[in-house]
Amino acid sequence: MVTELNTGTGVIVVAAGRGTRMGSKESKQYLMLQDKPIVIHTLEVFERHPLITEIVLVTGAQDVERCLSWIHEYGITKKIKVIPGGAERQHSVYQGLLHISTPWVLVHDGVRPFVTEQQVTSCYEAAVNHGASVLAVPVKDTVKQVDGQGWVTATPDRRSLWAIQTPQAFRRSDLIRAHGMAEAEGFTGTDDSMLIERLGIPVMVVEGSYTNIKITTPDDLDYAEFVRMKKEQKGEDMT
Ligand SMILES: Nc1ccn([C@@H]2O[C@H](COP(=O)(O)OP(=O)(O)OP(=O)(O)O)[C@@H](O)[C@H]2O)c(=O)n1
Ligand SMILES: C[C@](O)(CO)[C@H](O)COP(=O)(O)O
Repeated sequence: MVTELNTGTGVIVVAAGRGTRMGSKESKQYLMLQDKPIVIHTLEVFERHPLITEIVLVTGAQDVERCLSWIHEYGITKKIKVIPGGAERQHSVYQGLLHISTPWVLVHDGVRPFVTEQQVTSCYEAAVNHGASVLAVPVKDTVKQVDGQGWVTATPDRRSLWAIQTPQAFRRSDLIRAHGMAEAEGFTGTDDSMLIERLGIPVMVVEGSYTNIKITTPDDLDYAEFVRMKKEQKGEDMT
């Protein structure tokens, strides 16, 4: 149950990376997934989501214009801004924060097109009810800590390990403070929750799904095609 009236929620969709692990000439967020660029599939989830009132797409400076034309071409009509990102994902999020005005903010990877409407809602509600939230799935493999020479140094208890996804949802004021502190201290995290945790703010995990993949390496593209096909066969709304 949402304890606060939803006065509109904004989402920062980060898509300003170079996609080096994909090894493609085109940045992976712009690769076609069946009939449209991956980043458009992702934007469509938030275009359709009733809680989302504003979108900030953070992309490469050289890609702002073509993203704007895609937004028009594919009929994204919600309040949306397209802005250039930074050298690191964290910088891109921080840039996006400067253009969003809602009290609660979701941050989502532009290369996670399979997040569902229900997962977005659950993430938002958990943040409003608990202060901050991240979508995640329990780890299926055993995870080990390994030193620089390749020796196993620890095997954490798998029952406590979750693979963290996005969206991640926070109070805008908390996220601005967290990014400001990280920048002042020269700290770079791999997700926004790390920056929030550094403020001592508790973060609630919301269970997502294993299909909410981050398209990162070439094999992820094959899997993404498969996921899309299966959803279409089931007649599942892509949300
Ligand atoms: N400076 C950056 C780096 C990443 N991202 C975005 O953050 C998301 C997750 O990052 P990742 O999967 O690592 O994308 P890349 O950084 O592009 O990939 P790589 O590390 O392989 O270069 C992606 O949607 C990516 O576009 C971003 O907006 N700005
Ligand atoms: C934010 C994230 O998707 C959570 O798993 C992940 O940390 C992004 O990492 P990347 O190296 O920027 O893809």
